[in-house]
Amino acid sequence: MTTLTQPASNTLSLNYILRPRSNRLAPNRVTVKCVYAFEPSSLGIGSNRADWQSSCAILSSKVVSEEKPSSSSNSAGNNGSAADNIAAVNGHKTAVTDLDLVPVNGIADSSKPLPPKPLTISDLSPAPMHGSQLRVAYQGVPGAYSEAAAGKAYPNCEAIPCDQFEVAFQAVELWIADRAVLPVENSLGGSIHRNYDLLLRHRLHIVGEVQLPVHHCLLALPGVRKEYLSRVISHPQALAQCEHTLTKLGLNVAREAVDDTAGAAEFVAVNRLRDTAAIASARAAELYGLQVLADGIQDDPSNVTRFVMLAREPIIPRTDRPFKTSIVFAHDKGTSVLFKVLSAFAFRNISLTKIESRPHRNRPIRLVDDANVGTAKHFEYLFYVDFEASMAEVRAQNALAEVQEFTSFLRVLGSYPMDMTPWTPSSRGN
Ligand SMILES: O=C(O)C(=O)C[C@]1(C(=O)O)C=C[C@@H](O)C=C1
Repeated sequence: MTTLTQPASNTLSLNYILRPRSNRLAPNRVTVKCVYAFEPSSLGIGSNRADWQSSCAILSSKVVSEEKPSSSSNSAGNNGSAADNIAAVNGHKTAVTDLDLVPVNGIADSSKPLPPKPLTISDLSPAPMHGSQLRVAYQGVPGAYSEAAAGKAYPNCEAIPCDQFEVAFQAVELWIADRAVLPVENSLGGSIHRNYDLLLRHRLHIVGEVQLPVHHCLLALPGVRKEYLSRVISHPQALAQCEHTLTKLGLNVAREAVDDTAGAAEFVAVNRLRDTAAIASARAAELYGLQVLADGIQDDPSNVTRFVMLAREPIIPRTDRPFKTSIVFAHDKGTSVLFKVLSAFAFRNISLTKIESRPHRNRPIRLVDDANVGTAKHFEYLFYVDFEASMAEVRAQNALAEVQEFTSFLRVLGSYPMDMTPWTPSSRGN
């Protein structure tokens, strides 16, 4: 399998190797080029769900239509059409005519239609479209912490590596993946702002969260010693999480940021770099044949990254277990707006677990004229708030109704079960 990539501004290239269900067959590589219609400058305000669903349908049909082959074989040398390949990506058999529509489950007379089946609770939550393994997009390459998070969120899933966060979002929107699992904050490094911005630009829903203890190792080629190193490379968050330990280890060498931790390990291994170490997981060391020079180098043993799971459809909020809800809003004109918004939660005993502000890209600055003094420049923000309540609770609905009065824009990003797994400090293997 390769990594999904995004080369041009509004063109998405999906390089994908289709792993056949049978191990005896060689995998097919697919490159799909399609134009996507999501307007990055728009906050998505005003576009409703129906619009979004129809864009999705148009997009998926573009994926299939744009790469209809003129000849009978593609660049990878396989003979199937791109449409067939996409059908296969989505877990269908090859062409539509191949679909097996005959009921087989013990019905003797197949000419009689099956009686309608009652809906079950699992019909109401988003399920994989292809009826098999859940495909989960993550940013990075195998061995990345995000891959481990995908496995924790969805055991036995098929994890799909993507080279950028944006591509992971698009993989779900284009039905290449069923879910995306993306980091939003780390206990040492803080928020991953890029994903906050992308949450707003895309129309996916948060359907869950997982917290992953992150245990970093210093990795180098076999035989390399610390004294040989002139550079340490890793994801910027990982470099930040190990800053003091690196200094304590005497590694006052250049630190360079790359796209992900496992990618750093792969880079050292592939280029046989004897002067460079990577900060990555023990699993990355195994995958790329590196030795562990130092183990557990994060500055705090309780280093944890929180990831959110994203899907095309929201889940139905419940009240039988602890739920969290994530919202984003822009405040309206007036005084003490932020205070009023936050008090809507406080008066209802709803705890906030996180508040983050990001520049309001559509309206970054508000100029306020004061006749005597001059012009004040107010920075405008979008506020992201997580609170501990389910949207199925009346108190949460009332709080949001009140919040709406003070805000010019409000969107619920998702209402989802809280990760309540018992706390375990980071251990090797993550
Ligand atoms: O580079 C990786 O391995 C990732 O999964 C990314 C990431 C991040 O974005 O914060 C995830 C967890 C760790 O905090 C370090 C890096």
